[in-house]
Amino acid sequence: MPLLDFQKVERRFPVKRSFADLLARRERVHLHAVRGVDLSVQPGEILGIVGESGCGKSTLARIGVGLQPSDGGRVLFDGRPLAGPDRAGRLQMVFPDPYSSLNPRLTIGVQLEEVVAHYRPRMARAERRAEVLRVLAEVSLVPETALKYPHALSGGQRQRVSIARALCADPQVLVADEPVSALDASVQAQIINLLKSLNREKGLTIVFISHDMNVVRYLCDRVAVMYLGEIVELQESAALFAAPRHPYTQALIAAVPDVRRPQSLREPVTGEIPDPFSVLPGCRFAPRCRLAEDACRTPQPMQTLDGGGLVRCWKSVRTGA
Ligand SMILES: Nc1ncnc2c1ncn2[C@@H]1O[C@H](COP(=O)(O)OP(=O)(O)OP(=O)(O)O)[C@@H](O)[C@H]1O
Repeated sequence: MPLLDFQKVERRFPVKRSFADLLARRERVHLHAVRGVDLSVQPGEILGIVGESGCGKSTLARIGVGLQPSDGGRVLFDGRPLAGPDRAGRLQMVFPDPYSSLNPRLTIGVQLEEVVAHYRPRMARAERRAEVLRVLAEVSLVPETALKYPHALSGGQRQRVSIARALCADPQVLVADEPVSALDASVQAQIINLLKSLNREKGLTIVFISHDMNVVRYLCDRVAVMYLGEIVELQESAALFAAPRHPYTQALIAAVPDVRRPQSLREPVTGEIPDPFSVLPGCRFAPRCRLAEDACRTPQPMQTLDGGGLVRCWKSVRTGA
């Protein structure tokens, strides 16, 4: 059974009407940020969600931990519908900017102890503090970090602290939203390795949101590719990078510099990200797709690939394009 199961999840945001909308008497405008997403996260895996800015990754992540409601479909956690943030703390989120999610006026130790106390209220104070030191060690921070304030730490140390804070709730699933995008490359690698070791050693299930294909390739067991609110491809990571099937996935991979890649996969995605308000009857990537033809203007169901992967493109299934 999946640990976290998104079933036909929808999210629309009402958008303020502009003068032009008012003059044209257009009704309330909605931005359809997440469109009928089906996605299951298996216990113990690292699942990557990739896609360009604005495709709905963060919205899906927030819905997945109960920080935001969906307005269609549902999310099951361990087989039960999720309604709001999980009180037991089994679903935790790590944000892109650790500085903004830490309290500048409290020491790290006090902040972490608050989390332990919140989720495990019966634990005695001494035990709570020992737990904080144990979690700091788990994220490779020295015990003295407990006495420091956030401003006294480096960016990488702060991101370790925000991972530690999530771990203080003793979660089963960690949803990490672009956790390394604000860090230098060398520090990024350390945080990625930390996430990998938490997964391998503790069996922590991780949903990793990113636009960086290299990081996703290194870290994730499976990868879901999102485009304008929809999942367009889902495969085991090795299969996805060896033989991406959706033209959008191919273009994303082509945008990563790699001289060993066959010529056919070196054409990066072109054109602007289309207007998320526009309503297209068929494939939403078609306006930017080099292979698009008339049949792509009709709704595209998800197709199952031989190896068990999924792709939302009739053409790539028929022709192996
Ligand atoms: N609270 C909100 N109100 C209105 N629109 C929103 C809101 N949150 C997100 N959106 C819109 O929904 C779409 C998806 O946003 P989301 O942040 O989920 O995308 P993303 O893929 O995570 O992008 P990024 O990588 O830039 O964070 C975007 O067009 C965004 O502008």
